Amino acid sequence: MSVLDDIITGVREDLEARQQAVPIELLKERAGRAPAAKDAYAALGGDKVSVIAEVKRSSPSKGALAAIADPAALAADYEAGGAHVISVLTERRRFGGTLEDLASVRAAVDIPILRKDFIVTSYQLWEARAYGADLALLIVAALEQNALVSLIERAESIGLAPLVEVHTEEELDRALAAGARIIGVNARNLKTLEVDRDVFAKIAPKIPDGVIKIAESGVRGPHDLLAYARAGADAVLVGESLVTGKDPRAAVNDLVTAGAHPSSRQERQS
Ligand SMILES: O=P(O)(O)OC[C@@H](O)[C@@H](O)c1c[nH]c2ccccc12
Repeated sequence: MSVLDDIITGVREDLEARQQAVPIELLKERAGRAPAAKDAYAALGGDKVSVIAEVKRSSPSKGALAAIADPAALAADYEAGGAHVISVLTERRRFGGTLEDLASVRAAVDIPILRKDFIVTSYQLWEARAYGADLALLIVAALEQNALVSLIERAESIGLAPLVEVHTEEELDRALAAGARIIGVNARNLKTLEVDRDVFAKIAPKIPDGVIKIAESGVRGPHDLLAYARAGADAVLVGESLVTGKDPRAAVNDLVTAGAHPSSRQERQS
């Protein structure tokens, strides 16, 4: 069993328990009362390289990264540092996240929020919206093509922008065929957990203009952001280096500043 299969098995078990406890009608009601979804396309598609800063307690590859007693305070720091979007990991077993983290971050920031989880059913999309997310991650490697297509459609129909994650060219083809308009290229292979920062540069040229390109994982600082920018990234998604550093607000600001620098824009391919 790959790491990804193993994670999804746990996700499905937790999901079943929540589905028993909370009927989908309740989520839909709560989604109806949630603040209107914020414009993720505007936040990510500007002429600067946008920064998505992640609230991440642990990971399957590294184990515990940071305690993060107050995810709302961390997210507020990210926003004060100039982050364009906040990513909140809500997967419990391997990443130490919860939907309550999402709700408390929602109450603390005004910028768009991504629900980062292993989404396999539309119930989780309703949860995302009910707890205040504006974007939802959909991982191509975790989904059959028909499920991917219907989750993209459902997300859009309830006001969530789907961020569709790929790691190979074949997955990119599936994402595009499914109608993805925001594509994240994860440098980490979720089946082996290995990171290869060159994957973005190989895949990005095959993503059509007009589709937002996000480089995910492995960003240690401005140097990596600039390399991804030169390879065509519209945004970077950063977790570990922010949560393990001393000053997350300053670290985000360094990235945002690098992403706003004219040289990062001039060298970009699209
Ligand atoms: O901590 P990093 O290397 O900066 O990576 C952040 C983010 O890209 C990573 O958490 C991630 C990307 N895709 C995922 C899918 C599920 C869980 C986590 C992820």
